[in-house]
Parts: sequence; C-alpha cells; structure tokens
Amino acid sequence: MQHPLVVAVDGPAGSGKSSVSKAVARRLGYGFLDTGAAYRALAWHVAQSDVDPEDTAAVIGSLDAFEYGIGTDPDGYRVHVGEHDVTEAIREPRISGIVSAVARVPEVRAHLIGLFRAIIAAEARPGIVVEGRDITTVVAPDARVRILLTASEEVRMSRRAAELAGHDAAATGAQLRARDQADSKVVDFLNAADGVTLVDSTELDFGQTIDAVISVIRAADER
Ligand SMILES: Nc1ncnc2c1ncn2[C@@H]1O[C@H](COP(=O)(O)OP(=O)(O)OP(=O)(O)O)[C@@H](O)[C@H]1O
Ligand SMILES: Nc1ccn([C@@H]2O[C@H](COP(=O)(O)O)[C@@H](O)[C@H]2O)c(=O)n1
Repeated sequence: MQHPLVVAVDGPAGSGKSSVSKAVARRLGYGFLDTGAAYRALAWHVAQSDVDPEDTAAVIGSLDAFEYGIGTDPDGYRVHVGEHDVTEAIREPRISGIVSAVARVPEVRAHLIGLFRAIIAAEARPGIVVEGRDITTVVAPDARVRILLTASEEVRMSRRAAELAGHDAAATGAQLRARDQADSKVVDFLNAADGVTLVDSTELDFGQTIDAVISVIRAADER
C-alpha cells in the first residue's frame, strides 16, 4: 500500500482547489500541499530579482538562488522564500499576472515536480492532499485518489471577485480567464484523465464541496 495515501486534486483557477483541499486535509488529519504556491513563490523571486519573467534563460538561472520553504500542516500554512514570508505577497494580482510565464518553462516544472515528490514522500501523516494543475497526470499519476475539481467560469470569477473585494472585478475575471488560457497550453486540467473523478462545484456551496471530495476519498478507500 502506498504511504502516505495521496489525494491528487487538479482544476482551473478559482475552482476551490486550495480552500477545499485544505479543509479536507483538516477533516481527515492529512497533510496539505498547494503546488501553485511554489510557482507563485518563484514568480515573486523572479520579480524581486528584477528578472524578466519572459526571459526563459534568466528564469532558469534564477532557480539556483531560489530557497523555497513550505510546510504541509493545513493549520500552519506559510510560504517562505529564503527569510521572506511571502504567504500573502504571492496572492497579489501582480504575481498572478506573471506566474504562467514562469510555470511554462520545462526546467522550472522539472525542478518543482522533484521538490513536490520529495515533500509527498516525507509526509508523516497518514495521507496528503496535493492540489495543482498536473497532480493527477504528472506529479502523482499513481495517487490512490485523483480528482478534477471544477466549476463554471462564471461561478469561479464571481467567487474570486468576492474574495478580492476592493480590486476591480472585471480585471480580476479577465486575469483568471487569461491565466487558464495560458496554463492550459502547458497541461490539461480542464478534462478529467482516465481514472480521474470529476467534482463539479458549480451548484454546491463550500461545505457540500468538501463533503463531495471526502465521499470520493472514502469510496476509493473501500475499493
Ligand atoms: N463550493 C464553493 N462555494 C462557494 N465558494 C467557494 C467554493 N469553493 C471555493 N470557494 C471560494 O472560491 C474562492 C476560490 O477558491 P480557491 O482559492 O480555493 O481556488 P483555487 O482553485 O485554489 O484558485 P487558484 O488556482 O486561483 O489559486 C475562495 O474564496 C473560496 O473560499
Ligand atoms: N501544479 C501546478 C500548479 C500551479 N501551476 C502554475 O502556478 C500558477 C498558480 O497556481 P494557483 O493554483 O495558485 O492558481 C498557475 O496559474 C499555473 O501557472 C502549475 O503550472 N502547475
């Protein structure tokens, strides 16, 4: 049997991957790994180093000095780059606007995927919920549970706009759509791969979505 039990969750921007995965991990006593945080932290590091995110060679060069730190405790979630706590900074629209350029670089993906696999293997809790775009297909294709979490674009935009109150809702929606368009050229997170269970939260509230994901996990555990 695989140890820890891996729950892989993929989906488009704003589908609820991180908030739902974190809540599921809390309920089950599992670890939680937000892989998008690593791409965002690298984008923050690139911006901080005055590197052009479109300059592939310079982005690859910046990996050497990228000291990334993240834990898997769903209750103590903090993200560090060196000594900087970037947990909040990496959520800013200026980082969301450049992260796809950094994430499309194959050397970046190989570097971070190695890191994710090491974090998963080191998990001491009985399971870990890992969320991103390519977890069900590339990072952990053998995961015991594989879920594509989605919701209509309209619903995702309105949830994200509510979360980023104070920011221009139209600009927030446009950025979400542009990010999905750019990211889906690199990995397919819009269609469920073979063996991946689709959870559509368009008509579900937050609690119902958590329950739906836990039902998929329990069903897989009984198999
Ligand atoms: N089923 C739901 N009902 C209502 N709100 C939800 C639901 N699922 C998620 N949300 C809310 O939608 C917003 C987006 O969720 P979240 O940040 O978890 O998405 P994400 O897929 O991780 O996004 P991103 O890929 O952009 O980081 C949050 O405010 C979250 O609380
Ligand atoms: N497995 C992943 C996860 C994320 N990305 C890239 O990071 C960006 C931010 O991710 P969020 O989940 O925090 O929205 C995302 O837009 C992708 O560019 C990825 O490539 N693979």
